[in-house]
Amino acid sequence: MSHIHFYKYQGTGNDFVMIDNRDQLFSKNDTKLIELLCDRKFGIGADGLILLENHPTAHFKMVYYNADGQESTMCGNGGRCLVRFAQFLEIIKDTATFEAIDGMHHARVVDDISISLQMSDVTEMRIENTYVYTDTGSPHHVQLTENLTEIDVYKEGKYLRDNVYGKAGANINFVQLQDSNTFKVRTYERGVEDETLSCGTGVTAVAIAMHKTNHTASNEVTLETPGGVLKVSFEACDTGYENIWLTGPALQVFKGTFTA
Ligand SMILES: N[C@@H](CCC[C@H](N)C(=O)O)C(=O)O
Repeated sequence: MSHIHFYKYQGTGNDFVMIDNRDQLFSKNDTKLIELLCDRKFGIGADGLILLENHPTAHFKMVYYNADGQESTMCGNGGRCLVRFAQFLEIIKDTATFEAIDGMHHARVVDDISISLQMSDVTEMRIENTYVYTDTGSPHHVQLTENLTEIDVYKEGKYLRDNVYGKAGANINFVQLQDSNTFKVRTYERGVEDETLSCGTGVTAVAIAMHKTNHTASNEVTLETPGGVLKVSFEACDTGYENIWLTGPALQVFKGTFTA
């Protein structure tokens, strides 16, 4: 029997089990264990699990798993929560540099509530008739709707995820324009296979897609998700978008020991 010390964090309702794995004791390839820890009935409950590990040059390394137990691509809200965890562990003070699966990230502790995270530059964008596809560290489908509250995000998100993106899948974001620089967003997340309350790489994709398709002229966009408000700022460049920052709340919720 093993005892796993864990911390629980949330960023606009996107929630994560955090484990300090600087001692490399966590069973990283145990998909079933990670899935169990994220299970909301039999485990702690979370949209994903994140390991904080040592890095030779940066403050730390981020290893991200979806709730299905599989290691996945970048998680923006998770990255912001991990910076808060690193601050709690006294690895960082006001600024951080860490490596994630999509490369190096810089981050700033704004205050006791908010963390700002620099996202990867966006170079890939496909504009179709009814949607935009882009990669903000994770793959995202962005589709405008006029009726966000009525939409069945689970049913329509799952359909698009399975039928447009095949086995690899993508995250599916439904978006409604609020004003010239504010959008409401609901996301079906790959690997959770359900709607989550917020998705950081998702709102980043929405902000950039809305700018690229002239639905906003602003370089700082407000995104209203079911779990809270996030801001994304960015600069357009020859290759796409750069200097992209995702800002919003990231908080510790509780800690404990899991017996497996
Ligand atoms: N919640 C995340 C995205 C996590 C990764 C995603 N589920 C995937 O597998 O692509 C975020 O805040 O960015």
